[in-house]
Amino acid sequence: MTAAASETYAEIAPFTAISKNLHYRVPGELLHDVQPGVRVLVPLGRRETVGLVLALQGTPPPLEGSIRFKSVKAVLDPRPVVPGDVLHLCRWISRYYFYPLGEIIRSTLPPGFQLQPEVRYRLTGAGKAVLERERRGRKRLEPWFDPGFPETGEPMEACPRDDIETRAFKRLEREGWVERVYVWPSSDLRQKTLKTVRLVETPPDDRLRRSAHLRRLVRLLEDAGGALALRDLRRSLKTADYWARRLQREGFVCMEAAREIRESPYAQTLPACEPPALTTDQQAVVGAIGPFIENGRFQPFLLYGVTGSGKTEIYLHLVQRTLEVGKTALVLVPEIALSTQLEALFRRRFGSRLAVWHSGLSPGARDDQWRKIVDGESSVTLGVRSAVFSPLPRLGLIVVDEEHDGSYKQEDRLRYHARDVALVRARFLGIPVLLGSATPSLQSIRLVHRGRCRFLSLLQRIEDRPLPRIEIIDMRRERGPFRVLSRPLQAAVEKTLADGNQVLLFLNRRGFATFYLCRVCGTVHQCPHCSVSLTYHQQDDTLRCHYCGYEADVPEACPRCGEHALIPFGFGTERVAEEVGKLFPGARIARIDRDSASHPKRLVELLNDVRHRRADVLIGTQMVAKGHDFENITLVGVISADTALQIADFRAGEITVQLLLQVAGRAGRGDQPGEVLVQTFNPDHYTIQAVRNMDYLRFCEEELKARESLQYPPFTRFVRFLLSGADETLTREAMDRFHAVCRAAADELKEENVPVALLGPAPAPIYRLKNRYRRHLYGKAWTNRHLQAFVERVLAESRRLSILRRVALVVDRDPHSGL
Ligand SMILES: Nc1ncnc2c1ncn2[C@@H]1O[C@H](COP(=O)(O)OP(=O)(O)OP(=O)(O)O)[C@@H](O)[C@H]1O
Ligand SMILES: [Zn+2]
Repeated sequence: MTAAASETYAEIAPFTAISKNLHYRVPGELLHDVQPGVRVLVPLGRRETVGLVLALQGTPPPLEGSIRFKSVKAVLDPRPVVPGDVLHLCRWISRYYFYPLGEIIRSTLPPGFQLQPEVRYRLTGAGKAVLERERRGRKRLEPWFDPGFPETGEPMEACPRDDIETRAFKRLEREGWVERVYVWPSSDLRQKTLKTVRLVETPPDDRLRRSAHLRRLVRLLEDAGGALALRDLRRSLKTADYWARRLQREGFVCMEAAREIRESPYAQTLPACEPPALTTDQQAVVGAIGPFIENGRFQPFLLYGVTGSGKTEIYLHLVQRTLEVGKTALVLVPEIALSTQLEALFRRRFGSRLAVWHSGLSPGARDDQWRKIVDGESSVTLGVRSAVFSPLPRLGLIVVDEEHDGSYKQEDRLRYHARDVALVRARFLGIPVLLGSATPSLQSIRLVHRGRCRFLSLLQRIEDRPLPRIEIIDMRRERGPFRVLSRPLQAAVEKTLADGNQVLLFLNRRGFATFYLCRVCGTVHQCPHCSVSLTYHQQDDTLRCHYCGYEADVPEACPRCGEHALIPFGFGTERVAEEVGKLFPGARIARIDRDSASHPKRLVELLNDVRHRRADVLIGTQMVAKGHDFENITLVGVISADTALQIADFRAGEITVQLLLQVAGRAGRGDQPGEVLVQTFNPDHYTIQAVRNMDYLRFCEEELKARESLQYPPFTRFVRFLLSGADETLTREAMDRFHAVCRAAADELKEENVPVALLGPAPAPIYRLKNRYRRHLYGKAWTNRHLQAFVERVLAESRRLSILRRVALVVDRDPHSGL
């Protein structure tokens, strides 16, 4: 028997900047413990690093030259923390989205699981004996070694304080005095920054006037009720640390250690109650899916249910059924606002079996949730995009709510689409997956047409409540100076408030004015780092870039011509709130957008204000457009239906209709019928017509025809290559070279009967972003397999282009945003 024949090798994804997988030998004594999905400690260069075991193999991996494999040092988990099916899924993602596997795996894990352990040394039994003997013999011990260990009693641990001590401990370890143990600090403790900033006293106005950032910080604290974690402040204000410390010195704020938030901090509790009996339509849907849960068969379902038709109740029933047969369930929602609403409903039904997963949880809470899921304590996960990686064992059902929603697509780093990943995970596991929406994506409808997905529908609202009446207001006919609220909308708001009902006003643009313009020279104030105009925020009197976060005070005079002629142009939610306040002085207004609800806690408070009727008029962006079930909203006003139409993307029509129908669906969900007024300057546009007719499926048929004739997705497949660099000329040159590589690859593939078309290259719509110049190029293929072949070839060939090392290349498959 040769030595190699009995060796085992582990393929490991290290949690470091290295994006390659590495191979290590598994020493005999660890053979039982090393298994796919556990974390291990491995040597890397002169250090040690944590990594996840991906696979085991009996033969050494083929490598150039003869390399001596290093050995796994220690196993960190008794059981896998990433289940096999998720590992498999990550491999698929790595291939499909052209992204390093190790990075994917690391990013799916909660923060605490990515930490490097602290090394401590513990006195061994033998060591104790030697220690005692030495003491009796009055031999001199290492001076630093002695105080760390008591002479008797419990085993004591010591931490090496510097390199010298580390070396000394290692020697003692070799001699059998001490053994090494690894300790994981809780990730909340590791987060040195988990401090709360509390406002003690509001700074005087003349102090505030001096800096926009300072004003913003104070405003954020006030909005959050006086205190906010520094980490959350940082999210909204880059200079938060500086200003918090400064105000601390001046005595206006104090810093406290944050209280830990472990469990579902944002859920409202609902009184317990019996689940309602399903309607016949609901029963039909549950009946169609149920057998696939029990028998464990892969099948995608598309549930088209008009707004207010009771889709949520179906999810609850299906999850219940999944648990009854001893399996677990995963429910995805597009964003945290929805997850907190659903959390209350799910918590009431499933109690402590529910795990939640979203950005409002502290790092430590994420660790806890993950561990509960892995250990089988939680059998339902409800969460946003990244919950698609939830390590549920025996997964039996995946639900993707609001499946059409763009938030499922991640737009940085790993650019995956959680709905598509959910479909693949279900296929690997052989389980049903339910995509639900009142406005399904064209992609899913096309899956139905191709027989890949079963179509189910709920065409009636619960209790036969009518769908809201929709009226289009032609803003071109409004007389007199421009008004944010047209006369008919103003009258409708007035009537609704008089009747004691609530109003939702929707505008997909935050801030006060869209830009600041000099009336004399026409200069629009642009972000110095991006090619976009700055948005004026009245609340803290600043100009802000919505792309990079740049903030500036409003200049008194135009920086170009020096005239005092600056005027705000266009309008956002802040301005709408101001107008409504002027028109209806008695109305209580809740504004919900990313500025007012910068923290999840604040968002939930605002939503509760609406739910409990502490607000009469809700003004919001798309954050409030979908999913919410407020029963007293009877009027929905769309301030401008034209904002979405300006998206430079072939999906603009689809996105507009979805958004408007979703907002419209917020009206009339209680006992009283709803009314929707849509203000637009393009009343004849086909999307506005589709909204008026409320016939979503017919719109889809027409839109699909148009897409087919243009050969756009879902009939073809796109990949977007985005190049960006700090040097404009260099970036252009890099794109030229990259383009040549793409052309050559496309030409070669054509010979092999694999047609690929190129679109571009062109400057990206936002040409400069955060000081980087951006150019993009699209590749189009007619099947996934062909697109795969094309991108693989391009990436392999472009590795030879040294110029690419000086710019950043992003590969975005099935791109959503072309910005
Ligand atoms: N079988 C039922 N009996 C009585 N009430 C029900 C039943 N099913 C659902 N409901 C109620 O109907 C309302 C609308 O349901 P739900 O919010 O699930 O609609 P939805 O289809 O998810 O709408 P949207 O797409 O707009 O989010 C809710 O208040 C819900 O409690
Ligand atoms: Zn900017």
